[in-house]
Amino acid sequence: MDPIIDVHNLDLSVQGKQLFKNLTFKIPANKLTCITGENGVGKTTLIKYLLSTFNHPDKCIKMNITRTETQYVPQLRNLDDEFPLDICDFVGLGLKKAVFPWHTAKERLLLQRILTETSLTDIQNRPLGAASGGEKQRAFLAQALCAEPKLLILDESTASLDKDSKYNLMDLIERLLQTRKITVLFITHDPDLITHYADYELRLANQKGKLLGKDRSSHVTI
Ligand SMILES: Nc1ncnc2c1ncn2[C@@H]1O[C@H](COP(=O)(O)OP(=O)(O)OP(=O)(O)O)[C@@H](O)[C@H]1O
Repeated sequence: MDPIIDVHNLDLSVQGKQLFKNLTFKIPANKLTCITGENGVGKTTLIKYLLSTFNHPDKCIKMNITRTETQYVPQLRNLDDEFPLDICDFVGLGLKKAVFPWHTAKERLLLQRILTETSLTDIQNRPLGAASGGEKQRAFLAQALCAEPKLLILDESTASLDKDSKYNLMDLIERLLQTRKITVLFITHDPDLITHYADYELRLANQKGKLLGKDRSSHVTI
């Protein structure tokens, strides 16, 4: 199977600081790959650069996916307790609006399906600002799912969650991988989650990247 992302000999710098040199890796489709590496190694910058190539192609990068098929869920955003939208309306912001400014019956059905899938149905009328960290993170994920992505990129989505909420979110992501046949790229520092959930690990260090398989002991090529 073709990789969903193919990077070959990429050099990447920000503000004159070189982050990667001859970076080469492939991301397998329909799997969960964790992107790991020390603080400041360039994980988020790399992801942002990959996303920017939808508009400004780079010959070192082949994205076997389109921009509209890709959703990026950034790190937990600080939402005021007074944040005015309820969970259902917030999730619905992710729906692709074709013609009408209101939700059609088909869109409402899709929204309810996604709220069920992310276990938000019972609390859908609660203000998002009053939700717990885990509920907020599920709402961000649900909003991303409204676009029916094929590639989901999660940037430290579990970072500020307690153990139960972390595992609940990852169980949900694991289910999505199976039911929706999506590819997940997950930036994380959490060794337990990597061990439990990652099919592959892209380990970034010293301006290079190594794709490791399930046992993490060997460099794999796909
Ligand atoms: N716009 C910018 N201007 C200047 N330096 C930047 C900019 N964006 C990133 N950097 C620097 O590039 C390096 C990589 O940052 P990046 O956020 O990609 O690292 P990271 O691996 O995601 O880190 P963390 O695990 O802490 O989130 C850091 O030293 C950061 O300060």
